[in-house]
Amino acid sequence: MRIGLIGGGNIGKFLLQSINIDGLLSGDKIAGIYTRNQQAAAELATEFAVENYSDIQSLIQSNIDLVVEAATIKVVKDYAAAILASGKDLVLTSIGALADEDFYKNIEEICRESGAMIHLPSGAIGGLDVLKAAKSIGELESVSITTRKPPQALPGAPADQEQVMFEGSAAEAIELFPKNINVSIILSLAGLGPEQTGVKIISDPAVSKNSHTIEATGSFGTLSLKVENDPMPNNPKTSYLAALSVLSALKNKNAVIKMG
Ligand SMILES: NC(=O)C1=CN([C@@H]2O[C@H](COP(=O)(O)OP(=O)(O)OC[C@H]3O[C@@H](n4cnc5c(N)ncnc54)[C@H](OP(=O)(O)O)[C@@H]3O)[C@@H](O)[C@H]2O)C=CC1
Ligand SMILES: O=C([O-])CC(=O)C(=O)O
Repeated sequence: MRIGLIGGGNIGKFLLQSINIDGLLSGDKIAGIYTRNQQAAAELATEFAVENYSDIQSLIQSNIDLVVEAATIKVVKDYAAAILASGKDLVLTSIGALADEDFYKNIEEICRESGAMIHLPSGAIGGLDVLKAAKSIGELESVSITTRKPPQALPGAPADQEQVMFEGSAAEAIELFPKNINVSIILSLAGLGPEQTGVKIISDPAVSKNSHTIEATGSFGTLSLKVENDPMPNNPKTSYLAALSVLSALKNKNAVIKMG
C-alpha cells in the first residue's frame, strides 16, 4: 500500500517516523506528503525520503492508494470530496469535519459512486464499540464526554486556575474548539449524533495528561470509561493515543478478521 500524507505536524511526523523509518506497517510506506508550509514539506520530504507534492492535485494524481489526513477540519472540508472521487481511500484525524451532516452525506455519496472508503480511527478515546452495539436496536439513551486538559492545550484557558471552558453539545463544542474536541464527534457518530452528545471541557493546571471520561446509558446497561492520555512530546493539544490509533487503523485496514 502506498500512502499519501496531508499534514506534517505531530501526527504526520509520528507516522513518517513509525512507518517509513521504523517499518511498523511491514511493506506499506508513505510515498509522499502535502502540507501547507512548503519549507517544512521540503525538509520532511528529504528527511523521510518521500515525494513533496506541491499541491493537492499532485497528490490526487500520484500513484498512491490511500490518503491519511493529519491536518485540520478545513483541509477535510476542502479536499475530501476530490480525494474520494478519485477512488482513493481516506483516513481522517480531523473528524470534526463530519459534524456537518450535509458534508457527511455528500462524501458518503461520493464513496458509493467511486468505491472509495473513509476510515475513522478511534483517536484519543475508546468505547466506540460499546456505543455502536448498544444503539444497534436504537436503545442508547445518553452519551457524554468530559475532557480535562492542561491550560496550554486549550485556547484562552487561564494559567493558574481550574475552569470549565465549555458545557453543551458536541455540535457546539467542535465549532468553538475545532482543534481540541474531535473526540466528541467520533463519539457522536458512534452514538447519538452531535446535537445529542453532551460535552464538558475543563482546563486544569494541576494535570499534565489529556483525560477523557465517557458516560453512556441505555438498555445495554451503563458505560463509564476514562482514558488518561500522555500528550505528544511536541504538542500538548494532541494525545499520543490519537497518533497510535491512526497507525492501528492502517494496520487493520485490510484485515480479514475484524474486531469490534
Ligand atoms: N480524532 C482525534 O481524537 C484527534 C484529532 N486530532 C486532530 O488531528 C489533526 C492533526 O493533529 P496534529 O498533527 O497534532 O496537528 P498539528 O497542528 O501538529 O499539525 C497539523 C498539520 O497540518 C498542516 N496544515 C494546516 N492547514 C493546512 C492546509 N490548508 N493544507 C495542508 N496542510 C495544512 C499544518 O501545516 P502548518 O504548519 O503550515 O500550519 C501542520 O503540518 C488536527 O486537526 C487535530 O485537531 C488531534 C488529536 C486527537
Ligand atoms: O488529543 C486529544 O486528547 C483530543 C483532541 O485533541 C481532539 O479530540 O481534537
